[in-house]
Amino acid sequence: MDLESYIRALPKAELHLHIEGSLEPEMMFALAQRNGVTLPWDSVEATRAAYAFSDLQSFLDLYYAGAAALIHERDFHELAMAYFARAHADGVVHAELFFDPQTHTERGIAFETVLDGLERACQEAQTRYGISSRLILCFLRHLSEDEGFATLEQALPHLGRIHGVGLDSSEKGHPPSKFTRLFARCRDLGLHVVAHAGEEGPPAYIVEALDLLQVERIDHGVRAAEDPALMARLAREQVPLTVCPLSNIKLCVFDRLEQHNLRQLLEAGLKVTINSDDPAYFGGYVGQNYLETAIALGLSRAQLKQLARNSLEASFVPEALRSPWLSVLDSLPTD
Ligand code: HPA
Ligand SMILES: [Zn+2]
Repeated sequence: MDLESYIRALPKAELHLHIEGSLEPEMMFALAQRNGVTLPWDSVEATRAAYAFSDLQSFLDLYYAGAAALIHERDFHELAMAYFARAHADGVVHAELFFDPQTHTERGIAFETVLDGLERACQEAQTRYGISSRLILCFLRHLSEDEGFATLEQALPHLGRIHGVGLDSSEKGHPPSKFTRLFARCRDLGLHVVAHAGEEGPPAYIVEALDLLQVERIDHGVRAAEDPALMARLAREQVPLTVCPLSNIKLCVFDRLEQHNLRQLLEAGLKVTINSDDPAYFGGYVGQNYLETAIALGLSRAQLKQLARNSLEASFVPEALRSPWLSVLDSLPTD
């Protein structure tokens, strides 16, 4: 079996995917036209050409601008269905989707419009593709904790449809400690909790996310490698890291994929997973992330299998749901 087919055959979970980051320029333009929204670019080509980022903020500015094309329930549904089609083609059996309600409610879109469209797509993905999924509400960390509390208030009637919360947007200058009370409240409500940390921010932000927010997974976390004590802790506690290799290259966290530390983290015994983050902006969905990383870092098939296993084990699905996928994974060869 060639490498691409092998990667596709691995049953895998995607745990770090911003659904707004799967908005391809073609759909962005179609929606903008349908909704009478003016975008800052003239064409699909000009949009793609603008995707040359120097850091996280330079990406976020475009990502929030593109999200303005999303207005109606059906827009969110179409967006997520397009993602699920791609994920299915890549062998994804389970996906935990981040969504950013504040990006939309700030523009006057109702919280329910966003949630209804995404949830309808999640249900359809189950029947059409057999993909199970969960929705994780992300708080924008450049906004205040009080604004986060206001968003949580809007989410309260819908907690049966929201599985967890996360923390995204501009990392530097917005440490996890800013959201200690909000995350404590979310944990009290029985929500799962994750946070972006150690993408651009220092290892201390990872420690804060663990100790203050008590997160169950760290999104990105690649800067943990700068702190040996933290590395030892992450290995000992088997805290999953949702690493996004192509994102890290596009946002200049590493200069080249060959220099990415994913293999180092994996070989140090950390529970590393591979994910796509914002695939429409970063040049590849999850399968492409596995493939390019495998080639650049010379990952073995046993390591690829381990990465897929980690993704299933790090997901928020119950053991019983997970075990059939793990059996399929176990049956695949490693040579
Ligand atoms: O990679 C990311 N980092 C932080 N916030 C984000 N929001 C979408 N993508 C990202
Ligand atoms: Zn992310």
